[in-house]
Amino acid sequence: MLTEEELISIRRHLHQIPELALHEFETHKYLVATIAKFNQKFLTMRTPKELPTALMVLVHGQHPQRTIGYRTDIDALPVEEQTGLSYASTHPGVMHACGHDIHMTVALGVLNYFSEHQPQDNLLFFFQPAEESENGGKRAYELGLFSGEWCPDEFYGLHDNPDLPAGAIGCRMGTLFAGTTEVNIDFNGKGGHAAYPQDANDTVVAAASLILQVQTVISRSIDPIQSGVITLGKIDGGTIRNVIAGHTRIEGTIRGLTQTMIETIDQRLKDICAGISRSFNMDVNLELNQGGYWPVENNPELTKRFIQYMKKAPKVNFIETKPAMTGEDFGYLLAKFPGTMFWLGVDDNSQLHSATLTPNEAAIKQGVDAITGFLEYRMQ
Ligand SMILES: CC(=O)N[C@@H](CCC[C@H](N)C(=O)O)C(=O)O
Repeated sequence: MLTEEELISIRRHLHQIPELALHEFETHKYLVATIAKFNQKFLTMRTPKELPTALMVLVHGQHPQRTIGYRTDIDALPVEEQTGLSYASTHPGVMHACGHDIHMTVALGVLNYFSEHQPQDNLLFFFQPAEESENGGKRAYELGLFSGEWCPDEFYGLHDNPDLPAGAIGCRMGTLFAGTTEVNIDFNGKGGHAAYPQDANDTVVAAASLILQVQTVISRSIDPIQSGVITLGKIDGGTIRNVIAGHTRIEGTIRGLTQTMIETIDQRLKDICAGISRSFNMDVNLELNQGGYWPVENNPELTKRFIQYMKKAPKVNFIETKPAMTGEDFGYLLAKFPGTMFWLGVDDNSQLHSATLTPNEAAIKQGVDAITGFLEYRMQ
């Protein structure tokens, strides 16, 4: 079984080689090389050619009655790391700022354990590309990767959580994470000289007006008892101070805990874009893409069993959590296969997606032990 020291060394290596969605080739190579060092007797490893950075590993059980899936995401974010760590990212502008390096390491630790202790049931480990964008989970499903013996009867997965103590397991019945819609808005006006606004059609001003109007959607159109979020995280327009910008683009994300909420916010955004287009007399092109980021709905029966185990396990610090506005394309997979998503505490002052995220590595071994224990209990 991998020691805590070995797990930390794996995590630090993964942390140094973060890659963006669908480009996780070095990560994939390292995962394959690491798993190749495990006992191979019960393992079948597969890289699907249709999704070449994905990796699936089947652990053949002794008397399988079911296949239990365990999923980890493997991609990183376009964030310039500012942790100052000796093992910081070596890929400029890319960082494991969402903790997927921790997720992968925990999955490797659990897989390593079962490669040495043959499980009763089959276990399917899915190292999934493209969680932050590009819908890796949905792609995998639609490509038919979960067919035949690669089809899980139930699926589990975790996300790290800086707000929980290191190693704590957090979960809840029902909705764990929000559904999200990716938003792209392109404003196409007429560029011109800064000194002659009357001859141009300024997309920066139109975008600014839209940004302010959007702030009223949640405050004025949504029942205050319900939850919704719109964040416009990126804006790009113009080239220089004295040229009026003929094109501006905004990228953002909508979140809601129910599909109805997401659709309500989507509709308000469509209305606002139509209004801005009319009032500024320019083309405003809105793209909404939900992809696979469906609300993460935990299966009642499996989640009840998961929570009961975690509450009773003597070494597990279990914390019942509230729904979160983070999104996850595991929501799509949980709509196709029953299962449970849960949090692993990593105790950090920095939030997910922050350039200074520094998860407490003590969480890794505790996570491996808690999940290994749960899977053994599940297979009894
Ligand atoms: C856990 C986490 O942070 N997930 C991401 C998922 C991104 C969803 C989608 N690409 C979007 O931006 O809406 C998150 O931002 O919550």
